Amino acid sequence: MLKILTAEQIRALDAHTIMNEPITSVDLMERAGQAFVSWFCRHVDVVQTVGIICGTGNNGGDGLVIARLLLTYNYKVKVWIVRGESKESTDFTANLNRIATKHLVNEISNEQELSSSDFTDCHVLIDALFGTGLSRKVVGLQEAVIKKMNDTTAYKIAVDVPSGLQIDKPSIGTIFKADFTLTFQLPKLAFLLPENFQYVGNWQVVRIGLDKKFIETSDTKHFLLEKKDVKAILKPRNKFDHKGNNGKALLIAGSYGKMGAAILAARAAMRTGLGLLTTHVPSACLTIIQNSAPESMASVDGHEHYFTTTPSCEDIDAVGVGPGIGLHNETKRAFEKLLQQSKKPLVVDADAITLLANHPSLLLLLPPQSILTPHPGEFRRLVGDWANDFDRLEKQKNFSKQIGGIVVLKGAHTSITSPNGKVYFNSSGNPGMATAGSGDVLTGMIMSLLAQGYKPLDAAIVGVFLHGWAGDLAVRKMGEISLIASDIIDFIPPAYHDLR
Ligand SMILES: NC(=O)C1=CN([C@@H]2O[C@H](COP(=O)(O)OP(=O)(O)OC[C@H]3O[C@@H](n4cnc5c(N)ncnc54)[C@H](OP(=O)(O)O)[C@@H]3O)[C@@H](O)[C@H]2O)[C@H](O)CC1
Ligand SMILES: [K+]
Repeated sequence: MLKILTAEQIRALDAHTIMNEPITSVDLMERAGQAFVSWFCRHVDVVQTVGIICGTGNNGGDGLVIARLLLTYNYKVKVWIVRGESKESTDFTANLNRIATKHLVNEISNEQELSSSDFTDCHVLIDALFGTGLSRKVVGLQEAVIKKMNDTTAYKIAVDVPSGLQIDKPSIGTIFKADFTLTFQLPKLAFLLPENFQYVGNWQVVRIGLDKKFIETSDTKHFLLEKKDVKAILKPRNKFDHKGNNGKALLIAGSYGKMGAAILAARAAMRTGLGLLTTHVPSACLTIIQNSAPESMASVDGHEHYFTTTPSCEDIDAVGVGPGIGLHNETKRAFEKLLQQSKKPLVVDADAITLLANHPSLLLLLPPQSILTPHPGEFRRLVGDWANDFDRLEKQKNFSKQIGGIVVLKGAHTSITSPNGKVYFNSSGNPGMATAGSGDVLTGMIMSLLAQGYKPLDAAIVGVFLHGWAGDLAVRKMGEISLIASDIIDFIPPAYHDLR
């Protein structure tokens, strides 16, 4: 998994690499520029006119390296250098001197020069104004430049960080709105928070050979999951396995008129490799579940329409509860009884999360290491509102610690918090998965993995990544608009195959 470091740690990593490789800082800048340009050449046609807006720090220095290299690849390049109070960094100056054709370099030192600068003939605009050195709100001339860049119709690319965005805390003021951000060596925390998508756009990490050892020994609580991490956790099947070896789960889901959630969760659980499943449903829904999820046995509730009687958890390896169960008083009481009698971690989703939010005393009954899978609306019901996504992340970490369990906060880059304060961000998935039932599928998958013997945190990590990966395979066939939750289930097998 990729570590997510703070701006300060990244600066220390830079310095350590320069000392220990060793490599001069200007050569490291050259390497960063080369990494950017090799990506750029694969994605942007040479007929495009490229505008590069440079600050006078090392982010600006990167911009000058990029300009010089693009010229060698016959791009039409225009450079603007924006001068503020800060003096030029050494490596910026070195690269300014290396730009042979000075004519392409324009200076913007005041509003007048800014208003006479025309960015509109640039098909692509590269933001090299500020990077990880941003230390305060952008104001004055630099703010006006960012606004002008945002006003163009150019395809906007940020070097390392969109200018004006703080990478490890909430940002204030004007921020460059990139369509794409190419960031060096490691992902940045701000990129993983939904509120910053409008500034970061899609993003990709390009490696620039920073010191691996230093990264390994750097302490962080934030990680970005990669495919290889999930592959390492997956358990192989034993040829002598029988269904008893692959876990027994109890799913409590569905109510009259909302049985789809139960069916999706049940089918997803089986597709994820569960040995035996019992789905507990209201009596009037028995036929529905037996017809739609024939691999599942059924347990029938005493009520015909919703969950009121708690089935035994004896001899059950994992319980999943919540999708479509409703919020009736008798359901709340049955859920409370389930919490009281469960000794093992539960997977709690949807209406069961809302019941926890409506009756906080139930939180004390949650078995340790239980896994909650709220979407942001359900999470807000649990912990109240938040000022920004950094605040939301802190609330998520604190809530995990409070309940001694795992919180899977769903969305783009789903975040998984563990009671020890660590956060794992997902890297699979796509916007097509924001569709009814997608969460029910995830609940079934995580419950299935828990029953198969994965530790709760591993069950959450594998479930979230596999769910997203199946969705990524599905979206190639079905498209983002037409993708439905059942497609995610259908693509679990090829997703598993890719993870072998
Ligand atoms: N390891 C790597 O990732 C490498 C990254 N590189 C590039 O270096 C930048 C970081 O460069 P740095 O010089 O530290 O800072 P910036 O270029 O981001 O900012 C330039 C200076 O601007 C000043 N500043 C900060 N905030 C503001 C503001 N709001 N308004 C005006 N000016 C501001 C600040 O100087 P002060 O003296 O004024 O504080 C900044 O120093 C990184 O993003 C990469 O692009 C290396 O090229 C290679 C390795
Ligand atoms: K930038």
